[in-house]
Amino acid sequence: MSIAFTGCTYRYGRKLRPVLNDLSYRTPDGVTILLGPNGAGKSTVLKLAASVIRPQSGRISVNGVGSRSREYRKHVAWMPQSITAMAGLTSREQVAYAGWLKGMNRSDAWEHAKKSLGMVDLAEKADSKANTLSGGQLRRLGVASALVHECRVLLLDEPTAGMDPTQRRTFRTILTNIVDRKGIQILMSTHDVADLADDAHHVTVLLEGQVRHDGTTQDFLSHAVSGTPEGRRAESAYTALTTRH
Ligand SMILES: Nc1ncnc2c1ncn2[C@@H]1O[C@H](COP(=O)(O)OP(=O)(O)OP(=O)(O)O)[C@@H](O)[C@H]1O
Repeated sequence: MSIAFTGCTYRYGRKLRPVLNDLSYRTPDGVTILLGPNGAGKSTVLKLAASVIRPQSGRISVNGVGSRSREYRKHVAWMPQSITAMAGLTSREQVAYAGWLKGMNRSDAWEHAKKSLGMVDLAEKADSKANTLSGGQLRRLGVASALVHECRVLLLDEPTAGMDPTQRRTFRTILTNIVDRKGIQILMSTHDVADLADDAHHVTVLLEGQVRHDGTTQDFLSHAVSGTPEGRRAESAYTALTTRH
């Protein structure tokens, strides 16, 4: 099940230039890394996909269900850029609360919160106060909160910001496991090409509100300048795709 953007235009104010202009895009299967320079429109794409904001023209749908319908939100889950630990709540309570806000009854939310925390490797922190978690753990709590209901597409806005290389690796494994176990799609924005790994099925590069590249990791890496050492190919490909000629 994919999110499809068809001819979408979005501007933040009537007098402002559109951030996205006539964008057509379909979220691919598996994990997709959404790359692009500051201001390219990554968060805007994710917020539109989450139906937090609506396009001024064009249509967004999941399996034919338009983003204006209530049903649409059942299929998508969104983790915003910043996650706040709620004062006084344990990790499990915070995730359960997210479930309750999404319309689950208390006991389902409580049970699903436990499963979601397990999925992001935070089971042992279930009874710890959310405000005692580290930055990386708090982001995983954000993913667990997004996953608490049965979504088909998970949208993550810079989930790896501030993580060290080991935490990034662990996080990638967690995402791959989620895709394998739940069969859902994940679209995650990042600034860091280090988040690109062989297990990322897909790479989308946004530039000035347009899709500049959309393909597998291997397709993306083929844009690297020839002769670039293995460890720098992602950076080289990214520069080649985002530098104006
Ligand atoms: N609430 C807002 N009001 C006005 N302009 C906005 C607003 N939010 C974003 N913008 C503008 O829209 C453009 C795209 O922003 P967006 O946050 O989608 O980009 P991004 O690719 O996620 O950037 P970053 O990598 O810095 O997070 C930028 O020019 C930004 O200044």
